[in-house]
Amino acid sequence: MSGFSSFIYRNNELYAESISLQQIAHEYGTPCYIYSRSALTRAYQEFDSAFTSHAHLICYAVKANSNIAVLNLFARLGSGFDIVSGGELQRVLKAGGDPRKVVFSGVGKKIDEMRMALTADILCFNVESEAELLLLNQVASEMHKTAPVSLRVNPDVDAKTHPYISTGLKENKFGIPINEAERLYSSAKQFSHINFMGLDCHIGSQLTDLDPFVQARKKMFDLVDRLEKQGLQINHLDLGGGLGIRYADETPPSIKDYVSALCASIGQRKKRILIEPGRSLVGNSGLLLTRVEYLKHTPERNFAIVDAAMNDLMRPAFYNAYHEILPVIKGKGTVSNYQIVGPVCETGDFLGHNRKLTLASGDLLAVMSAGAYGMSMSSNYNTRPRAAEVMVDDNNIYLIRERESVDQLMAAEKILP
Ligand SMILES: Cc1ncc(COP(=O)(O)O)c(C=O)c1O
Ligand SMILES: N[C@@H](CCCC[NH3+])C(=O)O
Repeated sequence: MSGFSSFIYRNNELYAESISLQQIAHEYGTPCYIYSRSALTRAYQEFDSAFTSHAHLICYAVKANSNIAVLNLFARLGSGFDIVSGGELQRVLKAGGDPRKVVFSGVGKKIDEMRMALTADILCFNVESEAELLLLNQVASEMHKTAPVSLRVNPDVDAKTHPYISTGLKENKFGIPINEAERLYSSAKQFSHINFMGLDCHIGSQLTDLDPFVQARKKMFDLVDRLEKQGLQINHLDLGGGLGIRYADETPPSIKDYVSALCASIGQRKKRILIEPGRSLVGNSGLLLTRVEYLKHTPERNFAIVDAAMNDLMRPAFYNAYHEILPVIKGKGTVSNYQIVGPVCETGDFLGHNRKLTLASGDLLAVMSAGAYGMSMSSNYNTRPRAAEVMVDDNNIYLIRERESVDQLMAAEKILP
């Protein structure tokens, strides 16, 4: 456990702030996502203060955890938002977020989503291709509006992370190659309904090394300089998200060092810096609470079959990602080597392999660092209703999303006449 965790053992029992996880399981059942308000707040404030006096906007990447209570909390702290769909925009608006602090990323924006974002008067579209720019110009023209745009540049930097979440290499689908971005920016006049206001990049997620961020930042600063030499004006520079967190023994840079590295050598470039952190704001502020249903011992393996599964937390199955798994009550018996698996009918349905634990059926386990890309990537596979979500705030527990019912899952489906 690290970072902003508010999850701590007291007398061998795991608590979320001052609330016992046993109590949460008793009141809300399992599986259940639990977030800590103070951990979320501290993470945001650490980013905010790391900028010192430099003009900046933190645009929380909604995809990491899109519960509207989480969005509302960040909105109240002054955060902006990085969205990738019309659905995420609707969430931000419902959560009370300020559309003037919203940037819209993503390679496949649809016309309806463009219209929705133009109507909401968002801060900026992060445009990822020439085709998208042409379409946005046309949509804005039809609406008699001007679309504010940053070109998302692909800086061709190796983020040294899992290949599925590396986005800044030239072979990735994201962004526009630097020289093409320069050409598009220089031909700004032909886009009568576009206001080119910024540049953007995002090189990947769960980066544990500063060097790729520094390489990308240098390439972006050089591009700003070249464009400004041509008399073009850049108001802001969006350097994306991607700062990693500690899941196991990673040693990601601190938020302070990361922000300093982004702002280093900014010199006379008086640009507002935008960032789009997701995981580093929410990852270690949440856990997934699950109960052991059965223990199964075979000659080869010990399985602990729990009531959370790959549909609740996809990261282990999808990326072979590691999440620490802690007993809610530290047991005193013999330690065994367990495969922690869910009830879903896939061999890939596991939450952790080879975990040394003392377990009995009925025990509660906490899957740690599950605040980011946990609930937001969950599914209903095997017709499993999504888990409940609660937020602890000191002595209080708030249910921020009820457990789904199977009736809700079936509600949109129709039988043929
Ligand atoms: C465009 C964009 N911005 C921000 C993020 C957030 O990244 P992270 O959660 O790694 O901070 C992502 C996801 O990688 C993204 O695709
Ligand atoms: N879903 C990924 C992060 C992807 C970031 C989105 N661009 C994860 O769970 O680690």
